[in-house]
Amino acid sequence: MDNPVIVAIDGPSGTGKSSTSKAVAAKLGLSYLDTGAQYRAITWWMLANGIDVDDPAAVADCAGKPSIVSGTDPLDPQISVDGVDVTTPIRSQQVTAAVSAVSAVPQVRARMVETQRAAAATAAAGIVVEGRDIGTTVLPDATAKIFLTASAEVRAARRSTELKGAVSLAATQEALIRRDAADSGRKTSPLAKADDAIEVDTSELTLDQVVDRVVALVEERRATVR
Ligand SMILES: Nc1ncnc2c1ncn2[C@@H]1O[C@H](COP(=O)(O)OP(=O)(O)OP(=O)(O)O)[C@@H](O)[C@H]1O
Ligand SMILES: Nc1ccn([C@@H]2O[C@H](COP(=O)(O)O)[C@@H](O)[C@H]2O)c(=O)n1
Repeated sequence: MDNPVIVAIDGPSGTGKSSTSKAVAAKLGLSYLDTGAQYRAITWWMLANGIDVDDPAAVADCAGKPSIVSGTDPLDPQISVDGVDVTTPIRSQQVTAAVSAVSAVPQVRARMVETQRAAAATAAAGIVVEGRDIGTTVLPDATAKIFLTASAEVRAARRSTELKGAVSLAATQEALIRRDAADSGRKTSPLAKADDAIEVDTSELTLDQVVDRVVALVEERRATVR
């Protein structure tokens, strides 16, 4: 039997990580883990419990409290906190604005990285894991590492379409840039491209083209390590 294939997909906000990762996992018959959803879930819990997310000590103190369960089905990715399905609420503007502060706290990251490695270790056929530090920190021995990029203008336009114009294009772009700066600038496992990751600029590609390219890269890497 083939070894499980581990695919790490990282990149800044709105580059297409989730859309690409789900489609690649479905095509290759792999599990899927959205690590951003896990950081959003713990942030949702902090906000729901009145924790000051700008106080790293307060966040660190309760980092171990919520029980977070992540689904790994690429066709129906779900996430719950203490038994509550938070798949939709973790996408709120309030959570998006607070998540970088929570995810910068080392105690939060230590806990998440442990569950992420456990998910990868138990995925029978293999898994696609998407995030910011998967190739550099969580799964440095992944079979294939992809780093997705796209211009800030393209990313903001895509996000704006998704939000159906509820927020202005300029405000959307500013928020993306601010979140990327916070995620890249933190001390503990910042957003970064692993030295051995392959960069794919998605600015001029359709989602299908990105998926085909990533599937081809994974198959190539799989053939060399078989
Ligand atoms: N190649 C593409 N062409 C056009 N639209 C795309 C492409 N890839 C993704 N999108 C769209 O861009 C938006 C952002 O994509 P997605 O949520 O997959 O990005 P992400 O990197 O996971 O974002 P985040 O880090 O903020 O969670 C979605 O509306 C998605 O449908
Ligand atoms: N490996 C990761 C993944 C995510 N984060 C943090 O979570 C935020 C939300 O991620 P999305 O992919 O859902 O947008 C992101 O801005 C990071 O702060 C992380 O730190 N590490």
